[in-house]
Amino acid sequence: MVVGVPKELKDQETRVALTPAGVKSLVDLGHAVLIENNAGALSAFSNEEYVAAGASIYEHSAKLWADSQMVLKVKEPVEAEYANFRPDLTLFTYLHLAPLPGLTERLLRDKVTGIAYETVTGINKSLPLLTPMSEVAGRMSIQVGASYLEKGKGGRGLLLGGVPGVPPAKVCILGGGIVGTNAAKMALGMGADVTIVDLSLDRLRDLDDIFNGRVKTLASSAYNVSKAVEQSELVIGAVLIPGKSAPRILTAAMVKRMLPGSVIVDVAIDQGGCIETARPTSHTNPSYVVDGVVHYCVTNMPAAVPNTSTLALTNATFPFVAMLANLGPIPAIKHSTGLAEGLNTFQGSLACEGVAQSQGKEWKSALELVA
Ligand SMILES: NC(=O)C1=CN([C@@H]2O[C@H](COP(=O)(O)OP(=O)(O)OC[C@H]3O[C@@H](n4cnc5c(N)ncnc54)[C@H](O)[C@@H]3O)[C@@H](O)[C@H]2O)C=CC1
Ligand SMILES: CC(=O)C(=O)O
Repeated sequence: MVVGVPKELKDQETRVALTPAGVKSLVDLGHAVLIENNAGALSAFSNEEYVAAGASIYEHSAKLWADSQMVLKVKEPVEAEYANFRPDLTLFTYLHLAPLPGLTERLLRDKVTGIAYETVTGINKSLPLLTPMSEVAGRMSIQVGASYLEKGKGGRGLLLGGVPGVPPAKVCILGGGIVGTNAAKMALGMGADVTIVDLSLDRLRDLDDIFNGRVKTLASSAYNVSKAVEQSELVIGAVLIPGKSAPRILTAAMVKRMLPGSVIVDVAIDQGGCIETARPTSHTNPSYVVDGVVHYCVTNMPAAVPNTSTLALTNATFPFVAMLANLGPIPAIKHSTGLAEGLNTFQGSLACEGVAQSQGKEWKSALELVA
């Protein structure tokens, strides 16, 4: 198969979908790999390393897309990339279609086989291609939040861990999955007072065990969320219902009652955000203020640390890339239930229930579509 890797176009998206190590493995398996000029440069991978691993460097993005049977990306295509869509193209990347009806329509219209990293499943319904970036973003959310709590960044002027004689800041984490757990680790490490809110009591039990009682756990309800965030200086949004737009469990009225200068980091913004006042921001303009509360809602947080993030992401994606290249997309989807869950669009039909429900559209299961 011919596999192409364009340079990312999203604002300050510095990651790349394949490393030189991945190129070498694909070439050893008999595939051809096309890399756009400097696609890996911001992740510290040079053209020379890709060429040494067996890739061909392409100067022009449009030609790379046209010559590739499967395109690997990191983030959802931006409008400038839509012209490259065509029916015999397989696109393997984060898609986040639930809050993006325009992109969904275009993938359906152009009959692209769109496989989304974020809905590929593993054992026990885990999300193996979302997990590494959730680990990065969860850890980052606390360092970002701590920085925005500083006075010079518009925050309340708090040190997360406090000092002897002055209490630490209160951190409330909405959603105790991968982002939430990693945020809690960092926040506890910095000495903060941490509360985690989740709908799943089993998850809260696990968190109580993992952190040995050092975090407070709270069952998710409008009442509990409202109470917890009113008393917190830093709120992390980390709620997910796979494939769907995130439920907005923190309302605008609740944000109004938060302390002036407190900070919200809505990591779930890539799925539309779990906080009513959140709107997508970029690394160029990451924050804004609503009712005195600083909001940071960057949709591609791991792009701030591209060397770590590219390695972590491609460690997880590569086995699926190899399966798609070796078997071809339809046999690979039939072979792997987890990959089948990743199929979002196929020959003009929607294949992801969560996206369909969020957009009020019809859908069919992947196995029905590829039968
Ligand atoms: N902005 C960015 O750059 C990045 C964003 N993300 C996003 O972060 C979000 C969270 O991802 P993960 O932690 O991996 O998901 P996860 O599935 O591991 O955790 C989500 C948690 O939300 C909980 N939940 C669901 N409904 C809830 C409700 N009503 N109230 C409270 N909790 C509820 C679930 O029980 C689960 O524990 C996703 O939208 C993901 O795409 C991930 C990485 C980077
Ligand atoms: C998961 C996601 O949104 C990201 O890594 O950018």
